[in-house]
Amino acid sequence: MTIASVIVDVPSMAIDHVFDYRVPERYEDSLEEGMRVIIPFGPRKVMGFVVKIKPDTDVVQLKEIHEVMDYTPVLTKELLELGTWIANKTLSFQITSLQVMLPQVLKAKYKKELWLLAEEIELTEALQTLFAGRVVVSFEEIEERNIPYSQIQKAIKDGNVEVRYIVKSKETKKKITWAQPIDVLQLEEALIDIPKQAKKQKAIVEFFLHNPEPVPMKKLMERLNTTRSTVKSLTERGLIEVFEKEVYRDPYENRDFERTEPLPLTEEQSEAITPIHRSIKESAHEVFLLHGVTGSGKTEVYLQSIQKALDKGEEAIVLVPEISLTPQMVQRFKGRFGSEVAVMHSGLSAGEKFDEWRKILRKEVRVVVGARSAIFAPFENLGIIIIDEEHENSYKQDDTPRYHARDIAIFRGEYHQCPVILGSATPTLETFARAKKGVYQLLTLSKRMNNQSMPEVEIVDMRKELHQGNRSMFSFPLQERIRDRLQKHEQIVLLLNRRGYSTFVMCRDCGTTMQCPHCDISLTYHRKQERLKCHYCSYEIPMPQTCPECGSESIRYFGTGTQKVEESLQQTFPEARIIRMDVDTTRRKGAHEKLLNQFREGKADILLGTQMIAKGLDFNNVTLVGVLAADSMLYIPDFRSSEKTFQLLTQVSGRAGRHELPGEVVVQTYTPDHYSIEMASQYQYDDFFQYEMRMRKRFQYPPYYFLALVTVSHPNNAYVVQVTQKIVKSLNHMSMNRTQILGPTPSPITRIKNRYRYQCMIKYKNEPNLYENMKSIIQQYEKEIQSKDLQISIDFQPTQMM
Ligand SMILES: Nc1ncnc2c1ncn2[C@@H]1O[C@H](COP(=O)(O)OP(=O)(O)OP(=O)(O)O)[C@@H](O)[C@H]1O
Ligand SMILES: [Zn+2]
Ligand SMILES: [Zn+2]
Repeated sequence: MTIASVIVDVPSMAIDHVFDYRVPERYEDSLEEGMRVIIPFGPRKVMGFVVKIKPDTDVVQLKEIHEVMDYTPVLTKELLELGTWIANKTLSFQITSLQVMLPQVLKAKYKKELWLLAEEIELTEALQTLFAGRVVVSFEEIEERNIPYSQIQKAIKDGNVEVRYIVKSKETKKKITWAQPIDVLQLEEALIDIPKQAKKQKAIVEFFLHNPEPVPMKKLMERLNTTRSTVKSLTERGLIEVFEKEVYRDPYENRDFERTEPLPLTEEQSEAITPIHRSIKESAHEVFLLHGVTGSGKTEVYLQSIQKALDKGEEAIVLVPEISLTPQMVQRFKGRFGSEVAVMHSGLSAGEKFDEWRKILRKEVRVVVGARSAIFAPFENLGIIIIDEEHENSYKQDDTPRYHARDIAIFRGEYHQCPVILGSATPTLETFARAKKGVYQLLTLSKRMNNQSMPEVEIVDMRKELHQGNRSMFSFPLQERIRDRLQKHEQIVLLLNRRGYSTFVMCRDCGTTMQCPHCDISLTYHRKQERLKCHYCSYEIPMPQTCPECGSESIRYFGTGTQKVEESLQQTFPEARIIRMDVDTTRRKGAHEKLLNQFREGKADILLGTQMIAKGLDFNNVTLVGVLAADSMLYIPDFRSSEKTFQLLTQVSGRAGRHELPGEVVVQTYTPDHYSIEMASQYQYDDFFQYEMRMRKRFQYPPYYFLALVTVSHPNNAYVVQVTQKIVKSLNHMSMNRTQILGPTPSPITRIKNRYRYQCMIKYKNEPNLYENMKSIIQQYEKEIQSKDLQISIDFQPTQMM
């Protein structure tokens, strides 16, 4: 007997384990682990993943697999193991963890069809009218016509019809028609036989005599200016055959990628690459942190490391943040490795993504460049994994399963015994701390290419501007420089550092902000109650009418939209051509890229935008970068706000003066003395790291402590509070004595889509039973989760504290 253990597509705690099924004889030879099947589950038929095939089972009442969906496994053995690992680490369902590794197309709902196997005459009358000369009908039609279930059941039993499931993917394959000669010798003979006046036929035969290779029909017709019927007359004579072949939609097919050659490395680069090459050569898993200032040539190090892996016959995964996955970035990899490269990002349609994924599965490419989910590329012979800009938040998935791509990379690196490279000019504290401890190997690029200096940063104190009577958003020093660049026809990047919401309170006279005395984060303004609250520990005070420091009445909450800034910018500089880039102007597919191209081509003087303009851009003519409100990220209610500010300022400064022209940066702030602003302006990463580590230690945050964030949500506010309170109570009961349970508190975003949200934060050093405990807590609420629309989410090592 052959038994398959299956993870079924029913996301529920009670069902989150394998179920055994008997493999029908007809599938015994073909079924493999990692394939998807359709199985009976209760009264329904559901999809499932085969995770194990074995000779026997303890299960007495075995059901049988109904249908096998795949011809080849969609998940490798490694990815099946990884699925279990993710489920355990993130406390999510196994099915969810397996699904997350597959392209969208494979997750879509499958459609059912009824196929006729016998003569129509064998069927009941109702079924005969249903088929009416066809061989296949959809189940929707069957439902519409109300054909009795028993009749279909009998027809199936008699073997006259069959149910088939179609996966959407089959529809998304794109096919094109090709033509090719059957026998070249025949062509030569034919050339003599073809009548003189059949010029077009002659032309085709001649063409194939010179190029006896298959060509796309379309190309052939265009080239020889013929029609389908001409080709048809040749196929009828048995000279040429026409066939269909699947093509991949290549999103970059109309672009030419200029081939690039490896650059001779600088001394620093070759010093950095030596241990990476060694690790590849020796097939030794090691994690490297490539800490290189902006413009230091990290990418060239990646490229030559990948080359090494390819030379060894192995494969490479490169992760870059979604937002930096520009054609410029793609060019760097396609330029070096050509058609060996698959690209995966959210700008592709589901079909395009599926095509790229299948290229990997079929081993038609050996390098994948992509955003977070590309970490699941089904390679089986990985030689290197690279995560560029490792500090980016987008590497953490903010929905279940809440995995971090870095952890997956390290899992896979260990599995394949290959190096993992984390690259950044501003690594996260966690990563840098590990590098300092020797857990990761630190590689440093301290200089820009050609020893160019980092652009000079001037900090402008906006309180002084106010006192000098400048009420506009642009300080005098910034205005002066903008005018200068406009005159010289050089370009300007302006960053309006604004998150989707900004709710902190600040005195515009003296720069004082209201902070929680216990948690070192900003208090959040709640307009309705006119109160300020801490989202970590539930400390709160009434909104002050005057500044507690200087008594000024200019204390208010902070934030301006990009559109308003654009208007005001245009008023101040009527002659300037401005491109605004924010969520509104980049919503449409391709808009992001289009705007950047316009700017690159010099069609605008000023690029004004949010965070999305800060990273990875490499423009020749940009000599001025302005940061309009450096403070707004500093005071988001998140213990990482200083770190994020430091990273953003460093990254955006790195956009200026990357080439011949020297660059300058102006940072506007109400708190010029804040350490993250000061140190970023001097490019003092090490000093910042040390200072920030002390703060983290004092307030007990990562990397000294681990965090877990529990968020409860439901349409009824009182119910949410009650559940969160109970959870806090149970946690307090269960946990070790150095663990702190903070909360319940309202989440920073208190309501999303009419659901109230409360949270509780767990700070822990050593809590070996935390996963088990959390699991049992959720189990207690399983009923409410299934039937009452309650949601409880747990985020281990959260990166967003929303
Ligand atoms: N060995 C080399 N010789 C000459 N030019 C090089 C070399 N290595 C890199 N470059 C060039 O230096 C420039 C900056 O390199 P790159 O963009 O890779 O820096 P980076 O470290 O990735 O910067 P960022 O963190 O800002 O993205 C690029 O134009 C690149 O082509
Ligand atoms: Zn004040
Ligand atoms: Zn607090």
